[in-house]
Amino acid sequence: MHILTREDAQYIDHIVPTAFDIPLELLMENAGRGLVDALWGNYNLLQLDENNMQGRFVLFLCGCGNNGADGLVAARHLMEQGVPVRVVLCGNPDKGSTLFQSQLKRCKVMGCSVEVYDDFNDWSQAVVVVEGLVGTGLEGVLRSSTIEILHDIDIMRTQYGFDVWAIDVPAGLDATTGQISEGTLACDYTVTFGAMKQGLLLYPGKNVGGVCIVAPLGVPWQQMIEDRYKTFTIDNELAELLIEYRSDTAHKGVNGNLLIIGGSQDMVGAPILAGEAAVHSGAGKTTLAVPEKIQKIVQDRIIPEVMVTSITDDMSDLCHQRNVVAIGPGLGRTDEVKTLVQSVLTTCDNPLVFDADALYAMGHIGIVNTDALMSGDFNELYSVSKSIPLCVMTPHLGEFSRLIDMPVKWIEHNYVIVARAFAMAHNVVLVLKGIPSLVALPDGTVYINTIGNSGMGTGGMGDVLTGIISAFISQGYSLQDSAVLGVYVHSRSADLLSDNKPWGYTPSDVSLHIGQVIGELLGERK
Ligand SMILES: NC(=O)C1=CN([C@@H]2O[C@H](COP(=O)(O)OP(=O)(O)OC[C@H]3O[C@@H](n4cnc5c(N)ncnc54)[C@H](O)[C@@H]3O)[C@@H](O)[C@H]2O)[C@@H](O)CC1
Ligand SMILES: [K+]
Repeated sequence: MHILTREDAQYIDHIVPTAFDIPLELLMENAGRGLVDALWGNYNLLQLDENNMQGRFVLFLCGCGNNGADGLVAARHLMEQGVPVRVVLCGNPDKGSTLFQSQLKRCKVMGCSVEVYDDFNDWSQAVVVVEGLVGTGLEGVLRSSTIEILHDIDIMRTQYGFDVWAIDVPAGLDATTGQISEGTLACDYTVTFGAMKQGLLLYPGKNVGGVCIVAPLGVPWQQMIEDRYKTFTIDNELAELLIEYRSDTAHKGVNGNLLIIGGSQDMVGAPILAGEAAVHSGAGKTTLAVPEKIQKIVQDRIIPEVMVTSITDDMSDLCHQRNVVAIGPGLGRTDEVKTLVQSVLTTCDNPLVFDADALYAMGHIGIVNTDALMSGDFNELYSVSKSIPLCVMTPHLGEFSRLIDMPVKWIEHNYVIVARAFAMAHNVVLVLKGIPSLVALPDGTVYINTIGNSGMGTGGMGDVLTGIISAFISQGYSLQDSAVLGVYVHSRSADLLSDNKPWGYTPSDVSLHIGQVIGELLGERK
């Protein structure tokens, strides 16, 4: 599913009327109608006319931009359908947008009750409150007058128990970054237009959107954003498209030969988890290379399907016999590891997956130009200081922070844009393991994971993900498809487990459910 940023939405707003001779008003009409449909989907609004609900109404709080104008359209349609509505204007209507002015006129002509916020004090009769104060047109942080209104809504909903619906995005949410301004209200529902807004999928924005419903705009906006950077959700629909049936004649020789290099005296479990996950994900042959000192322990503990060998000074022969090499889980942070990673980087020409300590060993590999971010010059945002061959890199935020030499907080605020810049500049597939995880591709496409749960916050989950992604590569999937499918399968498996046990399930449990997830994906297509 497509994801739109604030800039995309503003671009659509500007380009669709020009390119197709479709007035913005039509998009707005569809948006308002979509909001009405969503309300009907959740409430029997005609009950408002029955005796026991006498005097009750749907309350629209409208700002004076096009977000408020969407609310006016919805109010007009509901009125025509016999649903009692009241519109309360917040701000100076004389300074409203052109479309706001014309929608307001239409509402008034229909006899809709329109009043100003300072005169309104009838919260007890509101059954639903629809917030159209500000949407993608938010500038800077919320003004104090808007914060006060949002605060009033919050107090009143505690007292009277009505649901709060946001139009497009909750007021105060940055539709691109997911950052929220002081005073932003956590809504029960958000009806967003055209496609999911990126800010509703990123934290803390994800916490304030409530149930998000996408209302179509009814115009061909997808064609208009072909040349812009694309962002999609990782979800069941995408995973079903990517997964392939195995041919009936597939044997271990065609399902890949995978090498995982990892482990150290203090971290024996990490390579075991990665290796076992690879087997459960269908890799034909899986070999672990671990330090000689722990080879025996690993052999004794791992499932017999995984072969175990030892790391040597020259890994080139071991690597060359494989069709994918993953390096990093549990290797430790010694100088020998740096030498080992460097030698794999220079001698190994197989598809590579770099994880955990292998990423740490690389040190800083690029420089962020924060001034470019301020000036909006995306091309200057990130520059490479150390080249990496085409590969999959799977850092968590701490590891990514070291790679690009920026604090985690900064990364969280600029999450998608910096992941995109990194993948493009290094020409790698980046799996950034945050909440939510992202996959960024060399062509600038970014996928945002929409599934998974907090039970996944356990040591060893990342090792399992490395095993899954590597196993998909070994079976012939491209690096990018393996990364996207890997993230899906990993999270979905954890979601199956969390149905019975919200947390406390283990990375090994996740591995054991991979087959069930793959079965679901294949089964749904039959
Ligand atoms: N992009 C599109 O294609 C479409 C957009 N539509 C709607 O249009 C909206 C965007 O409309 P606009 O660009 O007019 O902008 P908005 O209406 O989202 O925001 C502008 C209004 O918010 C106020 N405002 C701005 N910053 C503020 C702040 N920091 N604190 C308090 N108030 C602030 C302004 O004074 C103005 O009244 C979308 O969110 C969506 O609801 C829909 O009509 C459908 C089509
Ligand atoms: K809003």
